[in-house]
Amino acid sequence: MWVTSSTELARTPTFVALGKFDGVHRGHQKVIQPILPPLKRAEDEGNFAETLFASSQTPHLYSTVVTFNPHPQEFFTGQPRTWLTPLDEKVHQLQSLGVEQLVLLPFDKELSTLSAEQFVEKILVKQLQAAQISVGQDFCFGSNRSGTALDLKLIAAQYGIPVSIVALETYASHEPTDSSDVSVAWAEETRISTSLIRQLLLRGDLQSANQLLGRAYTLIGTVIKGQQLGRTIGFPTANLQLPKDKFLPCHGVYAVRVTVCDETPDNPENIYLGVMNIGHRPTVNGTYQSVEIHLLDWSGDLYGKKLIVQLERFLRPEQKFSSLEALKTQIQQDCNVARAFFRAQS
Ligand SMILES: Cc1cc2nc3c(=O)[nH]c(=O)nc-3n(C[C@H](O)[C@H](O)[C@H](O)COP(=O)(O)O)c2cc1C
Ligand SMILES: Nc1ncnc2c1ncn2[C@@H]1O[C@H](COP(=O)(O)OP(=O)(O)O)[C@@H](O)[C@H]1O
Repeated sequence: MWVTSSTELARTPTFVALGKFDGVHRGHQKVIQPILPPLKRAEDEGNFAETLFASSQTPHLYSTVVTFNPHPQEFFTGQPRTWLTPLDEKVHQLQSLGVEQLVLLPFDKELSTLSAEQFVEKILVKQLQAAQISVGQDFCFGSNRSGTALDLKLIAAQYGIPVSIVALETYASHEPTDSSDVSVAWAEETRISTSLIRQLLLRGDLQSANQLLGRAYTLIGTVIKGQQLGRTIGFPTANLQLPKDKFLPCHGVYAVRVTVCDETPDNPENIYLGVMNIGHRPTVNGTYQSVEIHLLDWSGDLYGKKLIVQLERFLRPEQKFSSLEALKTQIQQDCNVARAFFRAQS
């Protein structure tokens, strides 16, 4: 996928999906779907005749996600914050959907003061040569967020550009289980949103969060050295360094699926099952938060490797054990529970 912060370097003409897309959740995927290359859509739908037609399409229209960097909220508050999908991961998720290009509009004073009309004319028409645009129903743009999705449709129509306004994706939830704030927001038909997914991840409801995402919540990081204690208790753990702006779910133990990205050309990547702990490791008086993964039935060297970790099941909260022996017994138990979970899935 081609990623650029300069509209001058963008490949044109384009099919554009506009938005912030933090999480690239099911609602975002629905907005992105109409701009995917016709070839990709025809293949997904198994339409052979359409596939042949699409592959002969000229000129090529680049399926392009246009978003803002920094996030407008960060620009206005000056406060850095965490994201479900920091930039590298957003690139990874968009690429796996089949998006060909990501344009990161530098959100600065100049961009923030463009009117809705100026934004369409300058960015979408002149620079990106948009032939079609897709946005969610709640999309706002232009200075003071004054332009709505309908305004975009009316302005773009003056240039002959069709705009798809995609209805907000909802999720039919299970019954509330308690009276916490989240359950109150958790009505029968809930709008899928980044903030709801964050709340679910914080309370350990990974199952619901994953349903809203349309895939498993993912961490992408590099393996660094820890205290080298894991190997002494029989459970070596790969300590993951994550982007500083990555949103972390609640502390505790998870069953995970891990892709080890390997530079060796004949062994591009391998997928393993594992258990992961996020927390301060109170049993060994840990002083900082760590994210560490033990791969089941595996041994080898992971230092320096990039791991893509998919969180499949929340197993239990982190605890302080009275001895390393008690912790070891519990980790063995966690491995058994994770194995049973993955067996039941296959
Ligand atoms: C599946 C799993 C569960 C864990 N659960 C806990 C826990 O409940 N409490 C805790 O203090 N540490 C827990 N840990 C972290 C261990 O304390 C840690 O792996 C050990 O101290 C080794 O750390 P090192 O990789 O820095 O050498 C867990 C680790 C794993 C892999
Ligand atoms: N099954 C496994 N799961 C995770 N890491 C493993 C495994 N087997 C070997 N390793 C290696 O051991 C390292 C972890 O050992 P550990 O003693 O916990 O040291 P550290 O504290 O540096 O993480 C990993 O980074 C990896 O290179």
